[in-house]
This record gives sequence, C-alpha cells and structure tokens, in this order.
Amino acid sequence: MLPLKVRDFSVKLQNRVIIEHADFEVKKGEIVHLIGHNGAGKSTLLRGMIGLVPSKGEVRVSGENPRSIEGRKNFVYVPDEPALYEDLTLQEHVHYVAALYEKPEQPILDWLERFHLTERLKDFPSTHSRGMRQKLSLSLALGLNLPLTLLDEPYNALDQAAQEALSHGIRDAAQQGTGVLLSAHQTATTEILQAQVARVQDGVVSRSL
Ligand SMILES: Nc1ncnc2c1ncn2[C@@H]1O[C@H](COP(=O)(O)OP(=O)(O)OP(=O)(O)O)[C@@H](O)[C@H]1O
Repeated sequence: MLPLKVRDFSVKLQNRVIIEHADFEVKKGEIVHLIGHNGAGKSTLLRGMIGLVPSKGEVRVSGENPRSIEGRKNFVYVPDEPALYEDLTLQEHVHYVAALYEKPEQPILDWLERFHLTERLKDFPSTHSRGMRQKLSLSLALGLNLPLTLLDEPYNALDQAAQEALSHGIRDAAQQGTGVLLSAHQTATTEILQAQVARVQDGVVSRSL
C-alpha cells in the first residue's frame, strides 16, 4: 500500500488556483523533497492534502482518506510553526502523543536525545527557544514512525548540528519504511537526504521518477 497517493488534486484559495490537477505518489521508504519559490504553493499543497484548506480530488494515505478517523492514524504533519500544548511539559507531550497514536514512547525519547533535549523534559515549551520548540515538534512526529510523515520547512530555526541530526534521522526513518514528504528551500537537502524531487510551479506539481 502506498503511503501517499494523490490524484487530480486541486486547491483554490480566494478564487485563485494554487495547485491544479496534481498527480503524484510517495512510496514506502521514499523521501520526496518539495521545492518551489516563495508562494509557489508548497505549504498549501501539504495543508490541502490533509484537509486544513479546502481542496478537490483524491488523496489516500495507506489507502485511507486522511480526513477519516482511520486515515488520521497513518500520517503526521509538522507545520512550519511548531504547534505545541503550552500547559504540558515536554515529558507530558511525549506521554500524550504516544498514547494518542497508541505507539511506544521510547522512539520519541530517542529523537529528543538526538536533539539533546532529554535533560529538559520537565520544562514547558513556552520556556524554550524557537529552535528547541521545533526540535520537540519534530521529535513528536518522527518518533511515531507512521507510514507517512509530512514536514513543512523542518530545517527552519535549527542550528547546523540539529540540521545534521535531522537529516540522519529522516534517512533512518525512511530506511525503516516511513514515506517522507518535506518542503525545504536549501537545494543541498535533496542530495543529503538522497531524496526524489517534486517541484511546485505555476500550480503544477512535477515529480522526478
Ligand atoms: N489563507 C490563504 N488565503 C489566500 N491565499 C493564500 C492563503 N494561504 C496562502 N495563500 C496564497 O497561496 C500561495 C501559496 O502559498 P504557500 O504558503 O503555499 O507557498 P509556499 O510555496 O509554501 O511559500 P514559502 O516558500 O514562502 O513558504 C501564495 O500566493 C499565498 O499568497
């Protein structure tokens, strides 16, 4: 079953076509790098696919509609601005997210270890820097090892060491079978991740084979 299948998918915002008739896939264990200039529609494509903005067409995540209860269990989406629970500590985030997806906590804790956040588990995220919040947000998502991981500009706000840790971790996650679709402006990302490319331009999504 494909982690992601998109067919004849379009998004219009305020009467303007942002994505038109997109057809593409992400296979098991594949990393796909979404590229395109500012305003090309990368975030809108990701948001539309999971129902955060209205769209037309077919999206299947491991064969399920991502908006259905079953479908929601198959993917995780990390927005470009971390969305965290300000009244939960880091440890409580780990408990909550693992319980919600019925997954073990240890892989999430392993990600926090990669990012050197293990000694800050009792902190509330509001006391953390932008980069630290990004690291928590990414750990909670990538530690779930779901069939599909969607990452919108995951490298933003990360220092060099954290960017390298993230790249290694994404490659490990893909080797274990997760399909990853991520947007990033750095062209080096494609090579570092040994990723396929999907370009968003003038509403068209074109994927390398
Ligand atoms: N809520 C909205 N209402 C109307 N238009 C929107 C909305 N959100 C985004 N857009 C428009 O959709 C287009 C695509 O924006 P989007 O944020 O998807 O681009 P992007 O490729 O992710 O850009 P960036 O690289 O700057 O993050 C832009 O022209 C933007 O103005």
